[in-house]
Amino acid sequence: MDVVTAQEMYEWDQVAIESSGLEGKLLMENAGRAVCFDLEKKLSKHQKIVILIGGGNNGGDGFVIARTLLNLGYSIEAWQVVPDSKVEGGSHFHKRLLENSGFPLYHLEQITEIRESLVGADVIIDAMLGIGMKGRLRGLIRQVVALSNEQEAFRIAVDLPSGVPADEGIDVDQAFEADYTCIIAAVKISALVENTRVYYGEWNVVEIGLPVKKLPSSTRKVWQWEDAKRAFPKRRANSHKGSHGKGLIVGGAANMPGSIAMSARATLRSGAGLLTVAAPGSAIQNVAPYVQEATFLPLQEDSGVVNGQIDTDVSNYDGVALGMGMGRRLKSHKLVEDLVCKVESPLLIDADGLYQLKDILHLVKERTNPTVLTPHPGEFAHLVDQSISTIVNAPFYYSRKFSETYGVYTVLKGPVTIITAPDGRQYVDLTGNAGLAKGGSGDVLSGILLAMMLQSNSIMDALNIGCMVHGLTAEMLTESEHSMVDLLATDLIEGLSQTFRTFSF
Ligand SMILES: NC(=O)C1=CN([C@@H]2O[C@H](COP(=O)(O)OP(=O)(O)OC[C@H]3O[C@@H](n4cnc5c(N)ncnc54)[C@H](O)[C@@H]3O)[C@@H](O)[C@H]2O)[C@@H](O)CC1
Ligand SMILES: Nc1ncnc2c1ncn2[C@@H]1O[C@H](COP(=O)(O)OP(=O)(O)O)[C@@H](O)[C@H]1O
Ligand SMILES: [K+]
Repeated sequence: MDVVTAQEMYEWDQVAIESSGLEGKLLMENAGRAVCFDLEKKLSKHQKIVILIGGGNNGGDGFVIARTLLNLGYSIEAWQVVPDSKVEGGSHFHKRLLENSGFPLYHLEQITEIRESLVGADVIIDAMLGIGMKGRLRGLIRQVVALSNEQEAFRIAVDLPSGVPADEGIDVDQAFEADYTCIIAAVKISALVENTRVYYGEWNVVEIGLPVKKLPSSTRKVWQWEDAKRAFPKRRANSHKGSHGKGLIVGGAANMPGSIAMSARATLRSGAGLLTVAAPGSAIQNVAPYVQEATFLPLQEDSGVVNGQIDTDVSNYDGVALGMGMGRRLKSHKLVEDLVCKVESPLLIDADGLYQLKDILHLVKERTNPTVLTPHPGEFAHLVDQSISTIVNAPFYYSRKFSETYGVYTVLKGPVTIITAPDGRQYVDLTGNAGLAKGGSGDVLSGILLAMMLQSNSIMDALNIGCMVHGLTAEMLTESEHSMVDLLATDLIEGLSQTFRTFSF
């Protein structure tokens, strides 16, 4: 499932029109009909449906939707909310088709004219503005949106809710608050960004006949179950523990043994062959009972906090995860720097390790082996010197810029998790739920990701699978024995078994 900006979507439309000869008005017919067949799952013929139609191509889709649903026998009131002079090209063609089919079309000139219809509607369909929306909502459309939002009706948006831009990083002051959005051809970035995704409600993408083989390949995609199934590392019958990777987890502090214990247990539950945990000795005694399968490496410490370098040969490990529960004391900085320079296998840095990284990003850039950073928006904001709100409003832009600048894989965590490769390719993980919004979920994720990196030849596949396994486990647990309220990070670790079983290998 591709994720596009408005400009990329226009380029796709252009390719369809110019290189494959698919006329714009035919594409509009396809789009409108695809939306209708998707909406049939949501609509019933007893409902009073009002459709609001704008002047651009989104409005063009609206004329097609009105005509198709009327032909199918739905009770539709179609309102054109812009003057005739604004309806041009393909939209004008489809407006004529609607009128020539003998169906009424109402023209809105003053907001009072539509009040009664909106108040009495069971369903309001918004086909006013699409990817061509610029700036704040203006004029009559602004009033129609405000009035629609006040109603009890089920609200449906076509392509995107009017008032919401397709791209990220733009503030929205008012927009149609959809319960459901039927997205045309490809997910628009704003459906995945914190300040705008709320306007979409639930959503689905419909296919409209674009020539997929001719389209420029998208650098952003939603990672899906089929992708995980395809890329999931196979466990061969004749494998041995060395075949599944030897991992090292470094972190922990005397007053925070839980983090690293959870990461380690999650790594073991996710298929790693061998695992060593390096932590201050005073933490190890509390970690060891939870991970009997691991071996331990006591680190030099000072009052329960790591102090100094790591004495072991880190080249013995196939992957290293660093930072969980380590604390932010200056004395652990040396260890982070040491590992950034010495680890020749893939290195994942999370939590307090990220905090220590800010002034040594130049060393991270010099690494020739993969580096994976797994910040939440707060940690990422600290790393890139921006406010948290700037990051969450433009997460695709900032994580891509950061990954490209420092040559790292970035897993920017949240309700929508964005995974970016050093070359700028991005995958989006939509799994998980608010049951994960608790301390410890991130530690479990780091453990899963390390295990996946140990077992996969592709870091990007490993990260995408790991995020999905983490999120699906939360979903599965909150649909069965747990709720989003009580779910604990430790439940997640034990629930991994069920998720892995669904991959059925
Ligand atoms: N190739 C095509 O023609 C296709 C286009 N499609 C539809 O076309 C849409 C894009 O069409 P357009 O590029 O015409 O864009 P819109 O349909 O978003 O319309 C843009 C027009 O709306 C008005 N407008 C912009 N910002 C406004 C604001 N803040 N307040 C009030 N009015 C404003 C302006 O007059 C502008 O020209 C897509 O979202 C999709 O729904 C689909 O039918 C698929 C194929
Ligand atoms: N509301 C939510 N919906 C889906 N996933 C969430 C939500 N809140 C948190 N998560 C996930 O939970 C994890 C939290 O990680 P993090 O913030 O590092 O937690 P901690 O460090 O306290 O363990 C991330 O994987 C994030 O994607
Ligand atoms: K719309």
